[in-house]
Amino acid sequence: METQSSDSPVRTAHLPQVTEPRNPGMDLDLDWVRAVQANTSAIERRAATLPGRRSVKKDYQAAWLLKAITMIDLTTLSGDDTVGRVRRLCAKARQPVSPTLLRAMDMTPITTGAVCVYHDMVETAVEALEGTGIPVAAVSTGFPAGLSPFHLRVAEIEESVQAGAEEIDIVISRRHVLSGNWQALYDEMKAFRAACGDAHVKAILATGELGSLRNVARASLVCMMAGADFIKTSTGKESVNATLPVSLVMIRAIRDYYDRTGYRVGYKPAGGISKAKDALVYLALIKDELGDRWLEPDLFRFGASSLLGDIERQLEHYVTGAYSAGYRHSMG
Ligand SMILES: O=C[C@H](O)COP(=O)(O)O
Repeated sequence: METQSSDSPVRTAHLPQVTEPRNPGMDLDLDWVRAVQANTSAIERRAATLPGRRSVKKDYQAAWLLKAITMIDLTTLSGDDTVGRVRRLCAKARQPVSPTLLRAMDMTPITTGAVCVYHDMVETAVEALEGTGIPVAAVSTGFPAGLSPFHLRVAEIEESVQAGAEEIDIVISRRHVLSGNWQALYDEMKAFRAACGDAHVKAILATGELGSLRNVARASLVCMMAGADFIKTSTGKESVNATLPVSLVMIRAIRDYYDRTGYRVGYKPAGGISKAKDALVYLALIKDELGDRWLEPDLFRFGASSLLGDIERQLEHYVTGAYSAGYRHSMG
C-alpha cells in the first residue's frame, strides 16, 4: 500500500523544534514491572509485517528522509577516532545535505539531531559545533560494557557534562536485568540521571544482551520510572543491535508509561541502521504506534554512523535520477 500523508510535503520536512517537559520519573512500582509480559511470537509476527505495511514514494519519501536526517545522532564511536575525524563529522552534521540538493528540493538548511562521541571527543565536538545549536551527546558510564567501578561511571557523566555534552547516553548494567534485580537497576539509573543535571539522559539497554523481550519491556519501564529522558536499544557493539521486535516492545512500554504518567519519553534505535529504507520503516512504526508528536528530534533519534550516507544517495537519486557512489558520502 502506498501511503502519502498530506502533512508531509518536502518543504515542511524540518519543522520547528518543540520541547517536552522532562520525565521526572516516579517511585519504583514493582507490581507494574512484574505484571509486564511480552508475547514473543505475536511480537515477531507483527514485526515481520512492518517493512511491507507502508511505502512512501517520490516527494513524500524525500520529505520523510529529510525529516529522518534531523533525527540522526550522527555517531562515531571507534577506538581510532581522531580530532580530525570528529571535526569532519561535525561539519557533516552542520550541513548533512549539499546546498545544491536542498535548492533543488526548495528546502532551507537542516542539521542532524546531534553528534554522538566518546567522552574524550566531547570538547572537540562542542568546539566544532559552536553556534549551531546542535547538541553533543556523550556515551559515558564505561561504554559499551558499563562494567567500570560505579563511582567512575558517575564521574564520567559529570566530566562529560562539564565538557559541554548536553545529552548523555548511559549504559545500564545488564546483570541487574538478567538477575531480575529491578531495585538495583532503578537505583543505578536514578544516580545516572542525577549526575546528568540538566543534560538529557538516554538509557542504553543493550537489548541484544537482555535475554528476552519480557526483560526488554521490564528494563524499559524501570529506566523510565527512574527518570530516563530516552530509552535506546543498543550500543552498536552488541552482536544483535536495533531490531523491529525490540522496537515494538520498547515503543509500547513508552506508550504505557505515557498513558499512566502523562510524560513522553523518547526512543532511540541504534546500531546497524544504515539504509534509508530501514529508516522509513522505523518512522512509519513510530507514527503508527506513538503518533506524530514522537516524530520530532526531542522524542526520536536514530543512533547511526552510516545511515546519513545512504539517505544522501537516495535524495541525490530523487533530484538527479542517478545514484552516486557510496564513497562520495563518507562521514568522517
Ligand atoms: O549509538 C550509535 C551506534 O553506535 C551506531 O551504530 P552503527 O555504527 O551500527 O550505525
